[in-house]
Amino acid sequence: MSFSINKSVTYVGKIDWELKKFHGDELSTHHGSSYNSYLVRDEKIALIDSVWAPFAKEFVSNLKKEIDLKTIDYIIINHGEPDHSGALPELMREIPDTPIYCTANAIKSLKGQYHQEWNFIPVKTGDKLSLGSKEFIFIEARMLHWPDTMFSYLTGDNILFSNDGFGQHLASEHMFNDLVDQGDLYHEALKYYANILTPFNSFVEKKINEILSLNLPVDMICPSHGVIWRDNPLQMVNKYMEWAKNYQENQISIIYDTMWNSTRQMAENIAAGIRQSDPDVTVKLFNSNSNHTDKNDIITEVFKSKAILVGSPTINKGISYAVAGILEMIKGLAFKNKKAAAFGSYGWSGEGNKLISAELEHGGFEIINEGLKVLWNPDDESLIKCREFGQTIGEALK
Ligand SMILES: Cc1cc2nc3c(=O)[nH]c(=O)nc-3n(C[C@H](O)[C@H](O)[C@H](O)COP(=O)(O)O)c2cc1C
Repeated sequence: MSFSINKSVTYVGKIDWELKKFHGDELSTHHGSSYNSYLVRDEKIALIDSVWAPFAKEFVSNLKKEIDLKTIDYIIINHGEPDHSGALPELMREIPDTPIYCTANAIKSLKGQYHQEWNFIPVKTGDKLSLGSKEFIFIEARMLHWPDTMFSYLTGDNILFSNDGFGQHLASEHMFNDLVDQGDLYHEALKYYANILTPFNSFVEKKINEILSLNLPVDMICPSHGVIWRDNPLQMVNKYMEWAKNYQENQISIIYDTMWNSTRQMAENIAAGIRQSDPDVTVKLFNSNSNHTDKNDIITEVFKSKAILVGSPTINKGISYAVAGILEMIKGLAFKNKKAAAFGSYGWSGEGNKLISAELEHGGFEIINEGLKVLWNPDDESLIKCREFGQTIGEALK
């Protein structure tokens, strides 16, 4: 698919309406996605990024309709991950000598994946590549979200090609931010940040400050997934600054699993207790079993929360696989400035709470208390204890 972004920049990427899982099964993409590639024509011609390998043939064939491949002077690869570089082998078979501008780390990641000695030209922050009347300025963006990432800024048109930064997994026939459902767009941008960029908060903040200090005018931000920010493009930059500062809303998320509904009843009564003590706080409940709630949607809610309560029945002296799975994801994302507590039902040995608290502590959460456990199915007295537990948590977090 191709369409004009302005007089000199043409979109030549792929909109993938079918994509529902990304990074294997690691990330859900309810709204599909797109792999954005851009052709920039001036006196010289540059291609920015490509698409994922399953679409390589389609990409090259569409590109041929747009331009004689031999007239492409430069290829710019902002990030070596296969969703952006996957069509390179197909493309480079046609134009094997065309120079590929990328970071030194991207040379490593591209060689590591494709085992090809293409004509790599390493670039660093501040390096420029002239197209004639305009030029690219390269800005390394290490750990946003791989060591190899960079942004490319196009003078004249004032476009920041930001690769995964400011991207969203969103397929749309309208690839501009002002033309899509604003709720979907905000949600997908937030979900992307929460699930991919959270561990790199400090890099995000530093990099944005660095870019802002360059005082480059930004008329458009063209990311590598989802829509192009042309209407008030800095709105996403400002959001990233907010999100990077260990973001939280006045929300408590209760995440649990249950086999026979005991832990679910605990969760619901804890929620009622929190609401009693603090009617202003948003309390949300999520059964972490994938039949009930998508794990990445849970992570997005954890991102928004000031505290999480995690509950599991004790199973074979351990915890449920669904709770263990979400705890592993939470740990890896290295959330900061959040509190947590554990709860759960048990039958005889009751190890669940200790295991959950240890994982959460390991993940950087401040543990509010030793948690609450209930023997077997909660009776009226136990349900009162759950509500009291909720009240204590609500009071502590006000
Ligand atoms: C397969 C299985 C293994 C269990 N293992 C333990 C255990 O090791 N220690 C324990 O205290 N309870 C154990 N239990 C008992 C549960 O923790 C208990 O039934 C609890 O009330 C279930 O909570 P739920 O209704 O939220 O699923 C086990 C239950 C099942 C079904």
